[in-house]
Amino acid sequence: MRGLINERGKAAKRALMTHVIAKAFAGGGLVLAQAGAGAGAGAGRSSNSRVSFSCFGRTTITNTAAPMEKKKEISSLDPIQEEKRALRFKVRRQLKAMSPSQRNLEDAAIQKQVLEASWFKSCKSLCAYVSCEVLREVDTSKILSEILGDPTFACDAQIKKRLYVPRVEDRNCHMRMLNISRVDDLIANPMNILEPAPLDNAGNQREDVMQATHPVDLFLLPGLAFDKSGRRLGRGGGYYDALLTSYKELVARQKWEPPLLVALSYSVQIMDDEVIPVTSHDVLVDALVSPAGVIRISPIAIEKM
Ligand SMILES: Nc1nc2c(c(=O)[nH]1)N(C=O)[C@@H](CNc1ccc(C(=O)N[C@@H](CCC(=O)O)C(=O)O)cc1)CN2
Ligand SMILES: Nc1ncnc2c1ncn2[C@@H]1O[C@H](COP(=O)(O)OP(=O)(O)OP(=O)(O)O)[C@@H](O)[C@H]1O
Repeated sequence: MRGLINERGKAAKRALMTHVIAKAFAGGGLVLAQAGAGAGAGAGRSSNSRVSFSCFGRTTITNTAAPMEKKKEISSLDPIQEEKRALRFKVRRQLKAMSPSQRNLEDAAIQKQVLEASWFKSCKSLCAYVSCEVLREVDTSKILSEILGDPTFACDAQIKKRLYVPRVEDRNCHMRMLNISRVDDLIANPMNILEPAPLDNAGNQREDVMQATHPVDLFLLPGLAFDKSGRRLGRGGGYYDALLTSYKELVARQKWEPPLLVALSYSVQIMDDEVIPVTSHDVLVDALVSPAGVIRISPIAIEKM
Protein backbone atom coordinates (compact mmCIF):
# COMPACT_ATOMS: atom_id res chain seq x y z
CA MET A 1 0.00 0.00 0.00
CA ARG A 2 2.80 2.36 0.96
CA GLY A 3 4.74 1.35 -2.16
CA LEU A 4 1.77 2.14 -4.34
CA ILE A 5 1.66 5.68 -3.01
CA ASN A 6 5.48 6.00 -3.10
CA GLU A 7 5.63 5.46 -6.84
CA ARG A 8 3.41 8.38 -7.59
CA GLY A 9 5.74 11.13 -6.38
CA LYS A 10 5.35 14.33 -8.33
CA ALA A 11 2.22 13.22 -10.16
CA ALA A 12 0.56 12.97 -6.77
CA LYS A 13 1.42 16.55 -5.94
CA ARG A 14 0.06 17.71 -9.28
CA ALA A 15 -3.14 15.77 -8.68
CA LEU A 16 -3.42 17.25 -5.20
CA MET A 17 -2.90 20.76 -6.51
CA THR A 18 -5.47 20.33 -9.29
CA HIS A 19 -7.95 19.02 -6.78
CA VAL A 20 -7.37 21.82 -4.33
CA ILE A 21 -7.68 24.49 -7.00
CA ALA A 22 -10.85 22.91 -8.39
CA LYS A 23 -12.25 22.81 -4.88
CA ALA A 24 -11.38 26.44 -4.28
CA PHE A 25 -13.25 27.56 -7.33
CA ALA A 26 -16.18 25.26 -6.61
CA GLY A 27 -16.50 26.96 -3.23
CA GLY A 28 -17.18 30.26 -4.96
CA GLY A 29 -16.30 32.63 -2.10
CA LEU A 30 -13.53 35.20 -2.44
CA VAL A 31 -11.67 35.84 0.79
CA LEU A 32 -8.12 37.02 1.15
CA ALA A 33 -5.56 34.78 2.78
CA GLN A 34 -2.08 35.48 3.98
CA ALA A 35 0.55 34.85 1.34
CA GLY A 36 2.84 32.06 2.42
CA ALA A 37 0.79 30.96 5.39
CA GLY A 38 -1.45 28.47 3.60
CA ALA A 39 0.99 27.67 0.88
CA GLY A 40 1.58 24.04 1.67
CA ALA A 41 1.52 21.17 -0.77
CA GLY A 42 -1.97 22.03 -1.88
CA ALA A 43 -1.65 25.72 -2.59
CA GLY A 44 -2.09 26.65 -6.22
CA ARG A 45 -0.11 29.51 -7.74
CA SER A 46 -0.12 31.80 -10.73
CA SER A 47 2.22 34.76 -11.23
CA ASN A 48 0.36 36.97 -8.79
CA SER A 49 -2.10 34.81 -7.01
CA ARG A 50 -2.22 31.90 -4.63
CA VAL A 51 -5.27 29.80 -4.07
CA SER A 52 -5.77 27.76 -0.98
CA PHE A 53 -8.87 26.09 0.32
CA SER A 54 -10.72 25.55 3.44
CA CYS A 55 -13.89 23.61 3.89
CA PHE A 56 -17.45 24.53 4.73
CA GLY A 57 -17.49 27.07 1.87
CA ARG A 58 -14.61 29.18 3.11
CA THR A 59 -12.42 29.39 0.05
CA THR A 60 -9.41 31.65 0.19
CA ILE A 61 -7.75 33.40 -2.71
CA THR A 62 -4.70 35.62 -2.29
CA ASN A 63 -3.89 38.20 -4.88
CA THR A 64 -0.27 39.01 -4.12
CA ALA A 65 -0.53 42.05 -6.39
CA ALA A 66 -3.52 43.32 -4.42
CA PRO A 67 -3.71 46.92 -3.18
CA MET A 68 -3.13 47.75 0.51
CA GLU A 69 -6.74 47.77 1.60
CA LYS A 70 -7.11 44.20 0.38
CA LYS A 71 -4.04 43.23 2.40
CA LYS A 72 -5.74 44.68 5.49
CA GLU A 73 -8.50 42.12 5.08
CA ILE A 74 -5.84 39.48 5.56
CA SER A 75 -5.21 40.45 9.16
CA SER A 76 -8.93 40.54 9.89
CA LEU A 77 -9.19 36.78 9.30
CA ASP A 78 -10.12 34.74 12.37
CA PRO A 79 -6.92 34.79 14.48
CA ILE A 80 -7.40 31.18 15.58
CA GLN A 81 -7.56 29.99 11.97
CA GLU A 82 -4.47 32.08 11.21
CA GLU A 83 -2.61 30.49 14.12
CA LYS A 84 -3.68 27.04 12.98
CA ARG A 85 -2.52 27.76 9.48
CA ALA A 86 0.88 28.94 10.66
CA LEU A 87 1.29 25.85 12.84
CA ARG A 88 0.32 23.55 9.96
CA PHE A 89 2.93 25.24 7.79
CA LYS A 90 5.61 24.75 10.48
CA VAL A 91 4.76 21.10 11.15
CA ARG A 92 4.62 20.25 7.43
CA ARG A 93 8.15 21.65 7.12
CA GLN A 94 9.35 19.56 10.06
CA LEU A 95 7.77 16.43 8.61
CA LYS A 96 9.49 17.05 5.29
CA ALA A 97 12.80 17.42 7.12
CA MET A 98 12.51 13.93 8.66
CA SER A 99 14.86 11.46 6.98
CA PRO A 100 13.25 8.41 5.36
CA SER A 101 15.12 6.14 7.76
CA GLN A 102 13.82 8.05 10.80
CA ARG A 103 10.28 7.89 9.43
CA ASN A 104 10.61 4.17 8.78
CA LEU A 105 11.81 3.60 12.33
CA GLU A 106 8.97 5.65 13.81
CA ASP A 107 6.36 4.07 11.50
CA ALA A 108 7.49 0.62 12.58
CA ALA A 109 7.52 1.53 16.30
CA ILE A 110 4.05 3.10 16.18
CA GLN A 111 2.45 0.28 14.21
CA LYS A 112 4.06 -2.37 16.42
CA GLN A 113 2.59 -0.74 19.52
CA VAL A 114 -0.86 -0.63 17.97
CA LEU A 115 -0.74 -4.21 16.74
CA GLU A 116 0.46 -5.52 20.10
CA ALA A 117 -1.92 -3.48 22.25
CA SER A 118 -4.76 -5.22 24.10
CA TRP A 119 -7.17 -2.41 23.18
CA PHE A 120 -6.39 -3.00 19.50
CA LYS A 121 -6.47 -6.79 19.71
CA SER A 122 -9.83 -6.76 21.47
CA CYS A 123 -11.49 -4.24 19.18
CA LYS A 124 -14.13 -5.72 16.91
CA SER A 125 -14.80 -2.79 14.67
CA LEU A 126 -12.74 0.30 13.85
CA CYS A 127 -12.36 3.35 11.64
CA ALA A 128 -8.81 3.95 10.41
CA TYR A 129 -7.18 6.25 7.89
CA VAL A 130 -5.31 4.94 4.86
CA SER A 131 -1.96 6.69 5.19
CA CYS A 132 -0.66 8.84 2.38
CA GLU A 133 3.06 9.08 1.72
CA VAL A 134 2.83 12.49 0.05
CA LEU A 135 1.20 13.92 3.18
CA ARG A 136 3.94 12.39 5.38
CA GLU A 137 1.38 10.65 7.56
CA VAL A 138 2.20 7.94 10.06
CA ASP A 139 2.03 4.74 8.04
CA THR A 140 -1.00 2.53 8.64
CA SER A 141 -0.32 -0.01 5.88
CA LYS A 142 0.85 -2.77 8.20
CA ILE A 143 -2.09 -2.31 10.56
CA LEU A 144 -4.59 -2.33 7.68
CA SER A 145 -2.92 -5.27 5.99
CA GLU A 146 -3.05 -7.28 9.18
CA ILE A 147 -6.72 -6.50 9.59
CA LEU A 148 -7.49 -7.32 5.97
CA GLY A 149 -5.16 -10.31 5.83
CA ASP A 150 -2.70 -9.17 3.17
CA PRO A 151 -0.54 -12.23 2.40
CA THR A 152 2.57 -10.05 1.84
CA PHE A 153 2.76 -9.41 5.58
CA ALA A 154 3.48 -12.35 7.82
CA CYS A 155 0.96 -12.51 10.64
CA ASP A 156 0.27 -15.31 13.07
CA ALA A 157 -3.43 -15.37 12.52
CA GLN A 158 -5.62 -13.07 10.53
CA ILE A 159 -7.22 -10.53 12.81
CA LYS A 160 -10.94 -10.41 12.12
CA LYS A 161 -12.20 -6.90 12.55
CA ARG A 162 -14.74 -4.78 10.78
CA LEU A 163 -12.89 -1.92 9.11
CA TYR A 164 -14.20 1.43 7.90
CA VAL A 165 -12.00 3.90 6.02
CA PRO A 166 -12.59 7.51 4.92
CA ARG A 167 -14.12 8.56 1.65
CA VAL A 168 -14.39 12.26 0.86
CA GLU A 169 -17.68 13.19 -0.77
CA ASP A 170 -17.26 16.35 -2.78
CA ARG A 171 -20.20 18.30 -1.51
CA ASN A 172 -19.66 20.39 1.66
CA CYS A 173 -16.38 18.67 2.45
CA HIS A 174 -18.36 15.77 3.79
CA MET A 175 -16.46 12.60 4.68
CA ARG A 176 -17.94 9.15 5.17
CA MET A 177 -16.38 6.05 6.71
CA LEU A 178 -17.14 3.04 4.50
CA ASN A 179 -16.64 -0.63 5.19
CA ILE A 180 -13.97 -2.48 3.21
CA SER A 181 -12.88 -6.08 3.37
CA ARG A 182 -9.88 -6.17 1.01
CA VAL A 183 -6.93 -3.91 0.12
CA ASP A 184 -8.17 -4.11 -3.48
CA ASP A 185 -11.30 -2.23 -2.44
CA LEU A 186 -9.18 0.94 -2.37
CA ILE A 187 -8.56 3.27 -5.30
CA ALA A 188 -6.65 6.57 -5.42
CA ASN A 189 -8.80 9.71 -5.27
CA PRO A 190 -7.79 13.03 -6.91
CA MET A 191 -5.76 13.87 -3.77
CA ASN A 192 -3.99 10.55 -4.27
CA ILE A 193 -5.36 9.14 -1.04
CA LEU A 194 -6.60 5.58 -1.32
CA GLU A 195 -10.30 5.31 -0.59
CA PRO A 196 -13.20 2.96 -1.35
CA ALA A 197 -15.74 3.43 -4.13
CA PRO A 198 -19.29 3.82 -2.74
CA LEU A 199 -20.29 0.46 -4.30
CA ASP A 200 -18.55 -2.84 -3.72
CA ASN A 201 -17.61 -5.28 -6.49
CA ALA A 202 -21.10 -6.81 -6.42
CA GLY A 203 -22.65 -3.36 -6.96
CA ASN A 204 -23.95 -3.05 -3.39
CA GLN A 205 -23.62 0.13 -1.34
CA ARG A 206 -20.80 -0.19 1.13
CA GLU A 207 -21.88 0.10 4.72
CA ASP A 208 -21.45 3.62 6.11
CA VAL A 209 -20.37 3.67 9.77
CA MET A 210 -23.17 6.15 10.46
CA GLN A 211 -25.70 3.52 9.32
CA ALA A 212 -24.09 0.53 11.03
CA THR A 213 -26.14 -1.38 13.56
CA HIS A 214 -23.12 -1.99 15.77
CA PRO A 215 -20.75 0.60 17.24
CA VAL A 216 -17.08 0.96 16.41
CA ASP A 217 -14.72 0.57 19.36
CA LEU A 218 -11.79 2.52 17.99
CA PHE A 219 -10.82 5.37 15.65
CA LEU A 220 -7.21 5.57 14.46
CA LEU A 221 -6.83 9.23 13.55
CA PRO A 222 -4.41 11.17 11.39
CA GLY A 223 -3.44 14.79 11.94
CA LEU A 224 -0.66 17.31 11.72
CA ALA A 225 -0.08 18.10 15.40
CA PHE A 226 -1.18 16.83 18.77
CA ASP A 227 -0.61 17.56 22.44
CA LYS A 228 -0.75 15.69 25.71
CA SER A 229 -4.10 17.21 26.64
CA GLY A 230 -5.79 15.67 23.58
CA ARG A 231 -5.75 18.60 21.21
CA ARG A 232 -5.46 17.67 17.56
CA LEU A 233 -4.70 19.85 14.57
CA GLY A 234 -5.96 18.38 11.30
CA ARG A 235 -5.30 19.45 7.74
CA GLY A 236 -7.87 22.21 7.88
CA GLY A 237 -10.85 20.56 6.23
CA GLY A 238 -12.86 20.03 9.38
CA TYR A 239 -13.71 16.57 7.98
CA TYR A 240 -12.75 14.62 11.06
CA ASP A 241 -14.16 17.12 13.54
CA ALA A 242 -17.52 17.01 11.72
CA LEU A 243 -17.55 13.22 11.44
CA LEU A 244 -16.49 12.63 15.05
CA THR A 245 -19.11 15.07 16.29
CA SER A 246 -21.85 13.27 14.32
CA TYR A 247 -20.57 9.90 15.46
CA LYS A 248 -20.58 10.97 19.11
CA GLU A 249 -24.19 12.11 18.68
CA LEU A 250 -25.09 8.72 17.19
CA VAL A 251 -23.36 6.94 20.09
CA ALA A 252 -25.33 9.01 22.60
CA ARG A 253 -28.66 8.37 20.81
CA GLN A 254 -27.99 4.62 20.65
CA LYS A 255 -26.62 4.50 24.20
CA TRP A 256 -23.50 2.76 22.89
CA GLU A 257 -20.09 2.86 24.55
CA PRO A 258 -18.03 5.68 23.09
CA PRO A 259 -15.15 4.61 20.85
CA LEU A 260 -11.53 5.26 21.79
CA LEU A 261 -10.14 8.12 19.71
CA VAL A 262 -6.47 7.34 19.20
CA ALA A 263 -4.17 9.53 17.08
CA LEU A 264 -0.93 8.23 15.55
CA SER A 265 1.90 10.75 15.86
CA TYR A 266 5.54 11.09 14.91
CA SER A 267 7.68 12.58 17.70
CA VAL A 268 7.92 15.98 15.95
CA GLN A 269 4.13 16.23 15.85
CA ILE A 270 3.73 16.34 19.62
CA MET A 271 3.50 19.97 20.72
CA ASP A 272 3.88 21.59 24.12
CA ASP A 273 0.67 22.37 25.99
CA GLU A 274 -1.36 25.35 24.74
CA VAL A 275 0.54 25.56 21.43
CA ILE A 276 -2.33 24.10 19.39
CA PRO A 277 -5.18 26.59 19.07
CA VAL A 278 -8.66 25.11 19.52
CA THR A 279 -12.24 26.13 18.83
CA SER A 280 -15.51 24.65 20.07
CA HIS A 281 -15.62 22.43 16.92
CA ASP A 282 -12.37 20.65 17.73
CA VAL A 283 -12.82 17.13 19.07
CA LEU A 284 -10.23 16.02 21.63
CA VAL A 285 -8.54 12.65 21.26
CA ASP A 286 -8.39 10.09 24.06
CA ALA A 287 -4.82 8.97 23.46
CA LEU A 288 -1.75 9.26 21.27
CA VAL A 289 0.52 6.53 20.00
CA SER A 290 4.01 7.90 19.37
CA PRO A 291 7.29 6.03 18.87
CA ALA A 292 8.02 6.63 22.57
CA GLY A 293 4.84 4.95 23.72
CA VAL A 294 1.13 5.33 24.28
CA ILE A 295 0.01 8.56 25.92
CA ARG A 296 -3.30 8.01 27.70
CA ILE A 297 -5.17 11.27 28.09
CA SER A 298 -8.87 10.92 28.88
CA PRO A 299 -10.56 8.89 31.65
CA ILE A 300 -11.83 6.44 29.01
CA ALA A 301 -8.25 5.93 27.78
CA ILE A 302 -6.98 5.39 31.32
CA GLU A 303 -9.75 2.86 31.90
CA LYS A 304 -9.48 0.95 28.62
CA MET A 305 -5.84 1.17 27.53
N1 LIG B 1 -5.04 9.54 4.82
C1 LIG B 1 -5.93 10.48 5.03
N2 LIG B 1 -7.14 10.36 4.52
C2 LIG B 1 -8.05 11.35 4.71
C3 LIG B 1 -7.74 12.48 5.47
C4 LIG B 1 -6.43 12.59 6.02
O1 LIG B 1 -6.07 13.55 6.70
N3 LIG B 1 -5.57 11.56 5.77
N4 LIG B 1 -8.70 13.44 5.66
C5 LIG B 1 -8.75 14.29 6.74
O2 LIG B 1 -9.33 15.33 6.70
C6 LIG B 1 -9.73 13.53 4.66
C7 LIG B 1 -9.15 14.21 3.45
N5 LIG B 1 -8.76 15.52 3.77
C8 LIG B 1 -7.65 16.14 3.30
C9 LIG B 1 -7.49 17.48 3.55
C10 LIG B 1 -6.38 18.13 3.08
C11 LIG B 1 -5.43 17.43 2.37
C12 LIG B 1 -4.21 18.09 1.88
O3 LIG B 1 -3.60 17.63 0.97
N6 LIG B 1 -3.77 19.16 2.47
C13 LIG B 1 -2.51 19.80 2.11
C14 LIG B 1 -2.62 21.30 2.16
C15 LIG B 1 -3.76 21.91 1.41
C16 LIG B 1 -3.82 23.42 1.63
O4 LIG B 1 -3.88 23.85 2.78
O5 LIG B 1 -3.79 24.16 0.67
C17 LIG B 1 -1.47 19.38 3.13
O6 LIG B 1 -1.84 19.11 4.28
O7 LIG B 1 -0.29 19.38 2.77
C18 LIG B 1 -5.59 16.10 2.13
C19 LIG B 1 -6.71 15.45 2.59
C20 LIG B 1 -10.25 12.17 4.35
N7 LIG B 1 -9.22 11.23 4.10
N1 LIG C 1 -18.54 20.17 13.29
C1 LIG C 1 -18.34 21.25 12.53
N2 LIG C 1 -19.37 21.95 12.03
C2 LIG C 1 -19.17 23.05 11.29
N3 LIG C 1 -17.96 23.54 10.98
C3 LIG C 1 -16.89 22.89 11.44
C4 LIG C 1 -17.02 21.72 12.24
N4 LIG C 1 -15.78 21.30 12.57
C5 LIG C 1 -14.92 22.17 12.00
N5 LIG C 1 -15.60 23.12 11.32
C6 LIG C 1 -15.00 24.22 10.55
O1 LIG C 1 -14.14 23.66 9.57
C7 LIG C 1 -13.01 24.48 9.37
C8 LIG C 1 -11.75 23.69 9.57
O2 LIG C 1 -11.69 23.31 10.94
P1 LIG C 1 -10.31 22.93 11.63
O3 LIG C 1 -9.28 23.92 11.27
O4 LIG C 1 -10.56 22.65 13.07
O5 LIG C 1 -10.04 21.56 10.85
P2 LIG C 1 -9.02 20.43 11.21
O6 LIG C 1 -9.22 19.92 12.60
O7 LIG C 1 -7.67 20.93 10.91
O8 LIG C 1 -9.42 19.36 10.11
P3 LIG C 1 -9.97 17.85 10.30
O9 LIG C 1 -11.07 17.87 11.30
O10 LIG C 1 -10.42 17.45 8.93
O11 LIG C 1 -8.84 17.03 10.73
C9 LIG C 1 -13.13 25.62 10.37
O12 LIG C 1 -13.65 26.74 9.71
C10 LIG C 1 -14.09 25.08 11.41
O13 LIG C 1 -14.81 26.11 12.05
